[in-house]
Amino acid sequence: MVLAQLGGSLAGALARLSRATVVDDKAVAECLNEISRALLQADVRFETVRDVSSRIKAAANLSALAPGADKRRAVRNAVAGELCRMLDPGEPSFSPRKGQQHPSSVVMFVGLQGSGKTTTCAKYADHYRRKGFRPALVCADTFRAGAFDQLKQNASKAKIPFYGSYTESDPVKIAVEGVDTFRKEKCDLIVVDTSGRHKQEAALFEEMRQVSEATRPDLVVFVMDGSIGQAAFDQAQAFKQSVPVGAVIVTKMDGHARGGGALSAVAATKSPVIFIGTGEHIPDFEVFEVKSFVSRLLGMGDLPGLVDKIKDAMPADELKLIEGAFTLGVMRELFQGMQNMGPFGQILSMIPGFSAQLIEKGKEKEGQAKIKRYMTIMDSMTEKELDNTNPKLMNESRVKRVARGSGRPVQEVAGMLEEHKRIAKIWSKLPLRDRRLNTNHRDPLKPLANVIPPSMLNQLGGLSGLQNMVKQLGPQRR
Ligand SMILES: Nc1nc2c(ncn2[C@@H]2O[C@H](COP(=O)(O)OP(=O)(O)OP(=O)(O)O)[C@@H](O)[C@H]2O)c(=O)[nH]1
Repeated sequence: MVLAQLGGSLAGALARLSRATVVDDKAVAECLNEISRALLQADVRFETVRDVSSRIKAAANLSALAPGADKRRAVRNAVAGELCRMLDPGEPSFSPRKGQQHPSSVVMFVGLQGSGKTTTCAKYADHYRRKGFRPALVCADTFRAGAFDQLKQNASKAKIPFYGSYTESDPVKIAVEGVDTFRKEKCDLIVVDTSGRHKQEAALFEEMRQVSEATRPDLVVFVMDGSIGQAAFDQAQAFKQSVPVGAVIVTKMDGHARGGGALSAVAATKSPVIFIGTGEHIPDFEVFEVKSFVSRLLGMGDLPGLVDKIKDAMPADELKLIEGAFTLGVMRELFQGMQNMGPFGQILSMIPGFSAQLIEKGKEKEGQAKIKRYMTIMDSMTEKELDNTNPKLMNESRVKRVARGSGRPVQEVAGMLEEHKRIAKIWSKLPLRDRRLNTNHRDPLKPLANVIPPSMLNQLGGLSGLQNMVKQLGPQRR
């Protein structure tokens, strides 16, 4: 993602300032110019860049610093602080609530056609399913033929109940019926997908307004294609004027998106980015956490984020999962965890058996692509096949059916089954405690320390460094 380039440019500007022999107003002005250029190149709106730049200047006011204060640090903190401010409007968005003691949370998705809205609804619902919620999906997109089938397909893949109609053309009616149905079924989270249009037009906004008024959502999420650049500000503002947008999800951050548009959307809607989409598949979805993101962007490290990501990627019923037989379904869950952790998936790739053939050193990209293909294959398997412990079940005709269903060659399906057997064999020999990567463990960090590459563990300050880090997180620990 090109946003990483923005990070590189910003970190570069700060590093140059760090190396400067004297940090005076001139050096700071040069650094600020460089930062402004980088933001503009990343498609952030000129007005936003101008405001950010003058606030950094004020915050890093050298003449106001106490004698002997670390000027480089002051500038760096001012830049980090401003970027956080830019991405974090201060108001956290509504978080769905789990459990029958709360009313069902209703979250409505809006966005232009092709922004990735329908795919994102499924990703969002699946994210909460993995956290132990009972989510459901409602397709109130009656504009695009095929939207219901697409949602249905994604919902079935993620095993999430869905509601929609091939014949009903009134989106408000479908939305209300769907929400009522799932409220009665006591689902914790009801996600409503609405219609998109190719461009912002009155009919779209009127329909959105009506669906919103009829379903009274707890949260309206604006889904935006990360590659739209400068247009993001106006688009986000137009949506915000019609419905009470409370959060933003930026999709297609795996492509050539410059990402600056996301910053503009936050400015336009005064709502935080809560997730980013990083691919076409359901697991290609990352929680967006501003502080971690900014510190990573500026090369300041992201230690708390690392631990959170590891915790976040763990399925809710992980203990049972890892203690039981190593079925294809378990392997799929672990692959999903690796995908959710993005670059940190490399850590999970250190799980015994995973590293050697699957993700070779220096060939991480190919390894990730292979895992994605394997997941596509497993998406075409039945539940029985995924949960099966009898190696003979996957006979020739099943292999052929899965190959057809997933559009992958038969040899690749056979190769994946071989790979699964290989890892299952290693797992069966491991003592139980080494198979856990879990907070229920006596010391959850010990096994984690075992799977983190030694060089990274050193950087974190060894096991005690890791323990300190988690202690700092304290109450966040599950
Ligand atoms: N590369 C990539 N593709 C994505 C991402 N999210 C969605 N897509 C793809 O973008 C295309 C459009 O996504 P949809 O979910 O159909 O878009 P939509 O906004 O719901 O469109 P309408 O229902 O017509 O309003 C599909 O091909 C998706 O697979 C992402 O994060 N990365």
